[in-house]
Amino acid sequence: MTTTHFGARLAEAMGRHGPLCVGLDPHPRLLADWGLPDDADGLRVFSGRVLDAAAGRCAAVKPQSAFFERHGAEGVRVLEEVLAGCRERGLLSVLDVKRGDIGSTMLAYAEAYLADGAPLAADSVTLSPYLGYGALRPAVDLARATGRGVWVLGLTSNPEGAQVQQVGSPSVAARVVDQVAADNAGLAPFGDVGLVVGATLPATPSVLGLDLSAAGAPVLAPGVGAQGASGADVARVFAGLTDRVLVPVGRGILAAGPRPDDLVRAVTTWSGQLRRDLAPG
Ligand SMILES: O=C(O)c1cc(=O)[nH]c(=O)n1[C@@H]1O[C@H](COP(=O)(O)O)[C@@H](O)[C@H]1O
Repeated sequence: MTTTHFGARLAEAMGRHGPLCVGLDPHPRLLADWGLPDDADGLRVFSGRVLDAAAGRCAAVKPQSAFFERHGAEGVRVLEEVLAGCRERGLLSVLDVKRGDIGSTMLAYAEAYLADGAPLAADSVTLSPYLGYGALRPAVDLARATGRGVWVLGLTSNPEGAQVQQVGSPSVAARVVDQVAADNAGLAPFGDVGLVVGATLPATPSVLGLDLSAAGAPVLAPGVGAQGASGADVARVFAGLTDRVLVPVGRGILAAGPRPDDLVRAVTTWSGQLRRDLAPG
């Protein structure tokens, strides 16, 4: 068990390394571009190079579970190695699995990703609240008990998200944000329950009815790079909150491979750019 809560560990890592989180999404197309086979061995080489380029140069790495699961047990074994590799390199892990289920099943998911000693234990995990935020309780509680964190989907970066998330007044997403705020109360500089809010939003979260400033939550802001958003968009969408925004960049960095030097350059360039774009004032 870690004694320091996740929000504090994240704030420390972002203070040291800036807002970049490298997205580890081994798309089959990228494996081919890197001259690697679309199998577990290819995943292993790809992931090792990405972790080596990220180590010491960014706060966190976000492995996307789907690209490992598509290779079955051998792919999941590589994902376990990736999570161990993050720990060895001092990188915080954001395991992107977007889980969300009825409470009793949610406990099993929580134990899979957030329990000490679990083969797939990560520092944090993405969750979907769209079976009801309360159903996530076992994961929120276990994360807190073990010094880990969760990232709850608020407004996602895909255009279809609004069909569910922005319905009602207050919207479904605004209600999720209010419940996240209650769970983060009293934790500084921010809590263990983060929010996922896309950098591709057409307007600021407050214009869309979300009070992020009161949520006490770190924000994961996907959509930068391949999905079209820039660091300047992150600064515009999250004006006044940029101190708590973690920015995942996947294909925007991974396309620079396969040469290690080129990957390091892409990580360094994105890191510097995001630091400048998100600097206060
Ligand atoms: O939870 C996420 O990470 C996520 C939420 C969201 O709203 N949009 C989104 O793109 N993502 C994930 O972020 C990553 C984006 O990858 P790139 O577009 O290559 O940077 C993918 O792994 C997506 O599954």
